[in-house]
Amino acid sequence: MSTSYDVIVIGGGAIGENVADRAVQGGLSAVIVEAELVGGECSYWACMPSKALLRSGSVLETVRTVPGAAEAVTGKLDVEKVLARRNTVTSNWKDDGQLEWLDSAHIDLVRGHAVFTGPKALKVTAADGTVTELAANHAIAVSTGSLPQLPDTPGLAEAQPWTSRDATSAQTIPASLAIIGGGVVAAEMATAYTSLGAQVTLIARGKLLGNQEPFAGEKVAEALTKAGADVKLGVAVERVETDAAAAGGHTLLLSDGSAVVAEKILVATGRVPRTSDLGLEAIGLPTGEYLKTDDSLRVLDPGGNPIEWLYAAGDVTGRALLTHQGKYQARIAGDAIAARALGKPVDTSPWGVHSATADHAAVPQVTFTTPEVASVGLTAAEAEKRGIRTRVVDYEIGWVAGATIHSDGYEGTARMVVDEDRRVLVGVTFVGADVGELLHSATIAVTAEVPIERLWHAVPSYPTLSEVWLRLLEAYGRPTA
Ligand SMILES: Cc1cc2nc3c(=O)[nH]c(=O)nc-3n(C[C@H](O)[C@H](O)[C@H](O)COP(=O)(O)OP(=O)(O)OC[C@H]3O[C@@H](n4cnc5c(N)ncnc54)[C@H](O)[C@@H]3O)c2cc1C
Ligand SMILES: NC(=O)c1ccc[n+]([C@@H]2O[C@H](COP(=O)([O-])OP(=O)(O)OC[C@H]3O[C@@H](n4cnc5c(N)ncnc54)[C@H](O)[C@@H]3O)[C@@H](O)[C@H]2O)c1
Repeated sequence: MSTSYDVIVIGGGAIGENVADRAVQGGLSAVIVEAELVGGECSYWACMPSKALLRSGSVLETVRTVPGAAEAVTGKLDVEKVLARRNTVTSNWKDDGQLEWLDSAHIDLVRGHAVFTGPKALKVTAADGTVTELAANHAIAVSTGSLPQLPDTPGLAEAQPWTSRDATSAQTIPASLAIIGGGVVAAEMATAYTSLGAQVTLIARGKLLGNQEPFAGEKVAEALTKAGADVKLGVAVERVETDAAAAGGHTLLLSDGSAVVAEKILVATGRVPRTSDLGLEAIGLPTGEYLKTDDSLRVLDPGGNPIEWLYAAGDVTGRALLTHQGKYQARIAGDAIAARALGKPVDTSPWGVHSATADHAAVPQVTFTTPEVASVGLTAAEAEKRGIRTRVVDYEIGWVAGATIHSDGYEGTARMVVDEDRRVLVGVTFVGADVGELLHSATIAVTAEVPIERLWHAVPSYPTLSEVWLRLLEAYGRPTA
């Protein structure tokens, strides 16, 4: 016999937790099914441990650029302490704290791996083999996340490379680390492991941080090189040879004819959706693909029509592989499920309460490299591709008074992309130390579509880094001048 709930959420990562929470707050009963740790990738193997690994190096870097403080800090990072703090941040890979939160939020938990057995029906198999049948009165939400993608490069699998899970949970730092990939994980882990004393070689077949404004990847590559990493761009790994007897460990043979020897290899070449082991065939959906959704997060059937009882949020949708954006989708999905279940109004118009419109126009992201990269909305190239008539305005953050105070020799760049027809910002990028905390100002400007004329009335405090806003507006030109 199956146990029924109004809503069943598959996957207890940050996103699944938020779907369930909103559904319960909307008046429904909810259960989460989780195969591993409640809290998911972000808490134990992604955002939190990676940022903990990066933070100490970033603080040290800043202190070194402030005379008076620099003289007080003369040693190197204490690697053991950095790793210990990271262990604390991940609660030593235990989810007791999350279980307390589930209790307080009135969300039930079934531990085990869920597969669909039919519409609104699941079978959950626990680690000890116990099977639980679950049925949903109203909806099932899929928040099963994503897995690392491994290229089929000859010899790579045999080298047993690290994925992001190993890199974020390592208890020792290898002498040398070859990182394959040029995205966010590669850039952040190259920064962290270089600061922790590994000899890092980053190998990217394209540019570094290729989805960002071009100056972002250039500045991060420059800083990584200055810190002692070897950054190889536009180069592919053709083959990996592992000779257990060799001192280095692995030899990576590259498309430019050169070779890299490293003790460990980290593969950071993107993600694939976690949908291959969900029994999706039982409900007529393809497996191994992202679950396409409408903007209220209902899953679309192969014909493109929404399935009324099936929702998805987070990485598994492929909409934006970021915790904060997944949680945004989760709030909307949970609210939409509750509203539809209780016959309440549902507003799916653009920017409506049940529409994840920001996924298309205003996704913020901070890459915690040195320097940080903070961006929201469209790059200049993306805006052009969408046919928007734009004007691009750049300003060196180092020229504002706040940067002079922040640190000596502050280097950074800000860019705003203006939609000239609507006279609003469609994209903003900041690169520089501590720009991550500046980003939300840009996110508000882009999401609220604040007209340029009104932005002049948003006065940045003197002398903060935010004064770059004023300089960007001055560079754009004051209309009455
Ligand atoms: C190294 C790294 C660093 C990152 N840093 C950041 C960052 O700084 N900021 C940011 O916003 N994003 C960051 N991300 C992205 C972020 O981690 C993801 O966007 C986020 O974890 C997605 O959450 P989710 O709930 O969709 O998936 P997950 O967190 O992966 O959760 C899915 C859960 O579902 C469970 N599950 C899967 N299948 C089943 C099943 N069949 N039955 C039961 N349970 C199942 C899994 O065990 C898992 O707990 C980073 C990613 C990586 C790899
Ligand atoms: N601070 C943050 O917000 C943060 C940090 C880490 C990860 N994340 C998220 O996690 C997700 C995964 O990050 P990621 O860095 O793994 O993916 P990514 O999509 O950012 O980058 C993947 C990189 O791998 C390269 N690549 C892909 N296939 C390849 C192949 N076969 N051979 C060689 N190179 C290949 C791509 O060209 C790209 O440079 C991202 O979408 C990101 O948003 C976010």
